[in-house]
Amino acid sequence: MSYVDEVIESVVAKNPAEPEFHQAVKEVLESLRPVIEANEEKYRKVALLERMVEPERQIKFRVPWVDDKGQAHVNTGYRVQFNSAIGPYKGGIRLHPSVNIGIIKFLGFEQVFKNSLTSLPIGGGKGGSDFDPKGKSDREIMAFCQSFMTELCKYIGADTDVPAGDIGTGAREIGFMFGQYKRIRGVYEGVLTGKGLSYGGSLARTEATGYGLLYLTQELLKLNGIDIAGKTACVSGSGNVAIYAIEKATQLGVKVLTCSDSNGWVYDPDGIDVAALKEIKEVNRARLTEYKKYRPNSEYHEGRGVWVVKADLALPCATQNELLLEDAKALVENGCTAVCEGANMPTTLEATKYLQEHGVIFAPGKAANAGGVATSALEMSQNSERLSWTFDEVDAKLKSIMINITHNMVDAAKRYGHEGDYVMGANIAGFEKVADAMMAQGIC
Ligand SMILES: NC(=O)C1=CN([C@@H]2O[C@H](COP(=O)(O)OP(=O)(O)OC[C@H]3O[C@@H](n4cnc5c(N)ncnc54)[C@H](OP(=O)(O)O)[C@@H]3O)[C@@H](O)[C@H]2O)C=CC1
Ligand SMILES: O=C(O)CCC(=O)C(=O)O
Repeated sequence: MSYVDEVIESVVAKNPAEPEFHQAVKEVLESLRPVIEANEEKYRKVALLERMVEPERQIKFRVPWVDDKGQAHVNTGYRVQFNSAIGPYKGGIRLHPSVNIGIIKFLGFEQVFKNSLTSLPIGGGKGGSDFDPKGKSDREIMAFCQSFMTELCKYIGADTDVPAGDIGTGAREIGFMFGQYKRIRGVYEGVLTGKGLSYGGSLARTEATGYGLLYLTQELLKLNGIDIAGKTACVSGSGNVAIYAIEKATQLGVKVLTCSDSNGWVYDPDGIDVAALKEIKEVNRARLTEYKKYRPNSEYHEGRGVWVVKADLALPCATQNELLLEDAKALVENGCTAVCEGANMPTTLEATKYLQEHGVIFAPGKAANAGGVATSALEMSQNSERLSWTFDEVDAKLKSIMINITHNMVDAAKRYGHEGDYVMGANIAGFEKVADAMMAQGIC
C-alpha cells in the first residue's frame, strides 16, 4: 500500500466519527501524491505525514453560562492547535450548533496549509463551540463569550495561539472575548484578531476574506484569458465572507444574482443590493425574508437552490459541503466558468472532481479564502509595532498576497505536470513550506 493510502487509512481508523476530517485529509493527501512519491523514503523515515495529520494539541472544555431567565446552560468548547511549524497557531472560532471535534479538526487541518500559502509566519489552529448565537440577547452572548474565554485564556497568547472570527463569531463576540482575556491575564496584547478599530483591530479585516476571494478570482480568470468585468455570479451565504465578496464583485463589474442563509435564498435579477444586505444582516441581525422589502423585484425561496441559477461564476461562501454533485451538474449544464470557494470545504469531493473533469476553473478555499487570515496576520504585525496602517495600505497588501497565492498555486500544479489542477497546486504550495520547516525542526 502507498504511504498516502496507509496514512489515510489510519486517520479513518483512529478517528472513526469524524467524516469532515477524513474528507479534508483525503483531499490534501491524495493531491500530494506526486510530491510524496518523489520523497517517500525521506518522509516515511521521520513519519512526516503521520505527524501532519495528528494535531499537536486538542483542548476540550466545559462552557457554563446563564441565560436572561436565570437558567444555566452548558456548552462544549474546543481549541485544536494543529501545527506550529511555521508560526504561532492561528485560526478562527466557530460558534454553531453543528460544531464537534471532527469539524474543528478539519478546519484546523485546512488552516495549516492555508496559512502557509499566505507566505506569512502563522501556524494552523481552530476552535469553537456548539453554542448557537442565533436569537440570543447581547447579555447572553457576553455571558457565553466570557465563560468560553475564562478557560481558553490558559492556552492562548500573542506569540502562542491567536484566535479570530469564523461562523457565528464577529466583532461583537471578539470584543467580549478580548475584554475577558485582558481581565484574567492582565496583559494588553494582540491575542485575538478581528478586533474593533478602537482597541487594536486592523482596517480592512472585516472586508478581507470576501475582497481577497475576488482578487484571487480576478487574477485566476485573467491567467485563463478571461476578464471578470461583465460576468454574472451566484453567491451562497449572507455572512461576513458573502457580504464583502458581493461588495467587491459588484465593484469589479460583476452582477451578483443570489445570496442565501440557512433558511432560504434570494434571487435578485438586478444584482444583489449590498447596502440592503448589510442593513439586514449586520445591523438588524435579521433573516433574508426581509430582502424583498428593500428590493420588490427580487424573489425569496425557502430551502437551498442557489446553484441552479445560471451564472458565469459560483462563489460558495456559507459552510462546508454546501455544493453537492447534483449542484455541480447544474452548474456545468448552465455553462459556469469558474467556482471559487469563499467558505472552507464547501464543495464535496465528488462535486469538485465533476467540475474539474468538465473544464470548470476550480479554486479551493484554502487559497481562495486565505485573505482573511492573511489580514489577521497583518493585524498581528500592526499590534506588534503598535501602529495602525491605513485601509489602502492593508488592502494593497491583501491584494498583492492574493495575487501571489494565485501564481504559486498555478505554478505548483504546472511544476508537477498537472496544469490547471488548482486543488493540487494549492495543496503542494502550502505543504512544501510546512514540510521543510518540520523536517528542519526534528521529530517533534
Ligand atoms: N470570516 C472569515 O474571515 C473567514 C471565514 N471563512 C469561512 O467562510 C464561511 C462563512 O463564514 P462567515 O461568513 O465568517 O460566517 P458568518 O457566520 O458571518 O456567515 C455564515 C453564513 O453561512 C450561512 N450558514 C452557516 N451554516 C450554514 C448551514 N449549515 N447551512 C446553510 N447556511 C449556513 C449562515 O446562515 P445563517 O445566518 O442562517 O446561519 C450565514 O449566511 C465558513 O466556511 C468559514 O469557515 C474562511 C476564511 C475566513
Ligand atoms: O483570521 C483568522 O485568524 C482566521 C480565519 C479563519 O478562521 C479561516 O481562514 O478559516
